[in-house]
Amino acid sequence: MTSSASEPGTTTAGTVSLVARTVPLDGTPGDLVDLLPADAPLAWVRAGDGIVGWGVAAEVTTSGADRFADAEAWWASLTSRAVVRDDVGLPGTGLVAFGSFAFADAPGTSTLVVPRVVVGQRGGRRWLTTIGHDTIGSPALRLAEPPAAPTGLRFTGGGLADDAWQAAVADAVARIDAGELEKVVLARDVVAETDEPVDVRWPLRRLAAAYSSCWTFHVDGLFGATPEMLVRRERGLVTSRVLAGTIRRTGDDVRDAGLAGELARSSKDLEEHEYAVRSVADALEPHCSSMNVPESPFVLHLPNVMHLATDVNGVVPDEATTTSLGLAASLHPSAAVGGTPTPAATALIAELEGMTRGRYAGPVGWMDASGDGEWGIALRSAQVVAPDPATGRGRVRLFAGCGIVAGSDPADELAESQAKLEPVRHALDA
Ligand SMILES: C=C(O[C@@H]1C=C(C(=O)O)C=C[C@H]1O)C(=O)O
Repeated sequence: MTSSASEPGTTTAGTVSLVARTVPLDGTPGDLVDLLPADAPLAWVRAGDGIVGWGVAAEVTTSGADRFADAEAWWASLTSRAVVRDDVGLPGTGLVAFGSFAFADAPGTSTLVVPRVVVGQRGGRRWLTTIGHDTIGSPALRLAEPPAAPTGLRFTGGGLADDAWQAAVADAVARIDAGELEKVVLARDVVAETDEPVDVRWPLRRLAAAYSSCWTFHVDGLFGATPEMLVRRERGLVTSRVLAGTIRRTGDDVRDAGLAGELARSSKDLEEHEYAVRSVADALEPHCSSMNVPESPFVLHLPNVMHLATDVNGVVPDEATTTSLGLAASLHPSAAVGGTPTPAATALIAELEGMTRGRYAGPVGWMDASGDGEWGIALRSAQVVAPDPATGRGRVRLFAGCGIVAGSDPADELAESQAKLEPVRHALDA
């Protein structure tokens, strides 16, 4: 375990360090993402609602197997010492932290960031939260200068070339056939290069517009538009949207309706989906006093693909000790991004993928001081990395993965991964 924290302006451990004030906000123009300045923007938005933030009032970096517990302990300590005046009182008002967690225990780091400014929107109501030390002023809110489009966009290979990745899929199928495990999710990466480092607000705006039914996010260079909600906790109610089982869309509505029917009847996809639902239901159960797990999935239509989807709901009796981040820690990695059984699947991922996932497929989202929050799975996502030292060109790693079960076909899985890379690929286009 390692963790390092900073609370700018704090000199003595244990003193009151943060002051937060939330007020209703009327009449700010534009979408939430249009308010974001270029410097360290944070975002979690869906269909116009959500929260965006900027500036750093406090942050923590954690790593290892205790990355969630250490971040939670830091947040509990910070919120217990803060002075908060909240005139709105909705989930996401008052103190909030945005967070992004590594997929694996190692390598990789995780972070929680408390912004200086948060603007939120829910059901037609907007609010502004300012967070600082001692006294805080209200920032002038205006639409930010629009981001510049990336130029010179070029895609290069990531860890494994296409045929090597297909060989890894074939290997995984052989290991499943041999009885070592039942399901494993294998991912691949692709590197986008641009003339200058990418202004992440460009793909964010495009993703929020094109994938409005997904959660568009950015935390610390990790951005994307995920359709999968690992866990939401809102005043004792817990929801998880489980996805597994995928078919590409053709763009022709009649054909897509036929394909949706095929997906809903496909025994391979139903089996793959069942593993994912079971893993979520089993992980939530110890925390819930009651649960609802639907018997069969529905088909979720996205612009690029369709998924088998199940919404699992539950009631958490003890809100004080079961935070949304604690629930995310219990659920991660679900079989939608790891496999079944989890230890065998995560070991096989490390053996076969030929790359490190970093924060791809880890929990990403936000939490407030009450423990309410939303943690999505960082899918349809990319990580901004350091520019190429030789050329200075900007670099972004894009990720996509596919659930492999008995009978999975490597070429089909490659095509599925390409469809899953599409949202971020297009979002980077000028
Ligand atoms: C792993 C990804 O997606 C996951 C895998 C799916 C599948 O294999 O059918 C479907 C949705 C997600 O749970 C990804 O998008 O990278």
